[in-house]
Amino acid sequence: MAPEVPVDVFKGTSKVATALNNGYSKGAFITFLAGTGDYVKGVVGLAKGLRKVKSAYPLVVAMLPDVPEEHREILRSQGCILHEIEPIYPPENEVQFAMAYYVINYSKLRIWNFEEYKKMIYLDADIQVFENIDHLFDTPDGYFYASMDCFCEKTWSHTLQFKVGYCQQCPDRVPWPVDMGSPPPFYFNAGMFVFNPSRSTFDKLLEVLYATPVTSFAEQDFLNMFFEKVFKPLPLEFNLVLAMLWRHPENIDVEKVKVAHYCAAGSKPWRYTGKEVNMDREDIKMLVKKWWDIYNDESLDFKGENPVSEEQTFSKSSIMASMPEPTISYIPAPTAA
Ligand SMILES: O=c1ccn([C@@H]2O[C@H](COP(=O)(O)OP(=O)(O)O[C@H]3O[C@H](CO)[C@H](O)[C@H](O)[C@H]3O)[C@@H](O)[C@H]2O)c(=O)[nH]1
Ligand SMILES: O[C@H]1[C@H](O)[C@@H](O)[C@H](O)[C@@H](O)[C@H]1O
Repeated sequence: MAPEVPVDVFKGTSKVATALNNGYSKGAFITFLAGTGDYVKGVVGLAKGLRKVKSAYPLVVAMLPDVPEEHREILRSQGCILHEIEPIYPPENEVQFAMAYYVINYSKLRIWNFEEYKKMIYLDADIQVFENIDHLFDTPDGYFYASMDCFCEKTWSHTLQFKVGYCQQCPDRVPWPVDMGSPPPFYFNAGMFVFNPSRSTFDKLLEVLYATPVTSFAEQDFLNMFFEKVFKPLPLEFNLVLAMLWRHPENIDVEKVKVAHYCAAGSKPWRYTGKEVNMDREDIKMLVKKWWDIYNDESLDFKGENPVSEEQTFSKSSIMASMPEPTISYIPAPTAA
């Protein structure tokens, strides 16, 4: 049984537009940026996409100290609110159990510190919005909202689901074997989620992180475990994991997609060549083109005053302070990603 979904808040327009006149204290979108590479393009695309759909909320960028000044300047000029955060690493003796280029994503946990916002919608930099989703700020507080993932791609080959051939997107196609007990809990993709920032939740996250074995999908696995009891699934159109298009086309209408997540190998629009497997599909080409149309649209450039820079570095929590400085550095995402 899927957790109960408050369906009404997933439709229609936002009731809170007026609340925005009070400033940004109620809510904000937030993304994460690390490194000197090309993910900054994703953030620019996202900022312009949010403007195109006339979102009333700002885009905050939680960025690591290694984001170069010229990239910060581009983001400021696109109206983003920049916050510098310190990286979070899993314990050093555990780090090898996560996929190398996902390790840096543990740093995302710092976004729970942004208590100046009552509610936030996290979006990966490789996400684009095609419709206004401001009404998600109206969802009841205290839950973790995200869309369910798919287990059919090779990236999941380490999981029991993949080995059995079971996917939560089509639980009847290959049922979960009776002799293996209950099917695994629902699993969301952590590229898009709605949450309430809270320092006490952040402290708990770190405490549990350091007592939990590290697994392949890094913070995504961890967040699934941590928020299992308060997870409410969002309809898939709020986070189209691209593999859904060829794995479960019956579950998705690409025309109705509000949020696309370019997470399949070879699908990042700013690296797209069309050569990787599944990348020459018409629906993928259409989605990549839509991203570029937004990115190249000068009318969507930020025209206002640069937002007051709110950059700050969060001080280490007591747990982090007790951790040795990691000797590892993170591995940037491969260019084929
Ligand atoms: O060099 C990098 C790598 C990553 N990122 C940021 O981290 C996000 C996640 O990285 P990818 O987009 O490369 O990864 P996927 O979409 O394949 O990742 C999925 O699995 C990850 C597991 O760690 C995370 O949960 C992520 O949110 C989820 O969408 C990026 O969008 C971007 O916001 C950077 O800024 N620079
Ligand atoms: O949750 C995962 C993750 O986002 C991967 O990076 C992506 O390639 C997979 O398709 C998805 O299921």
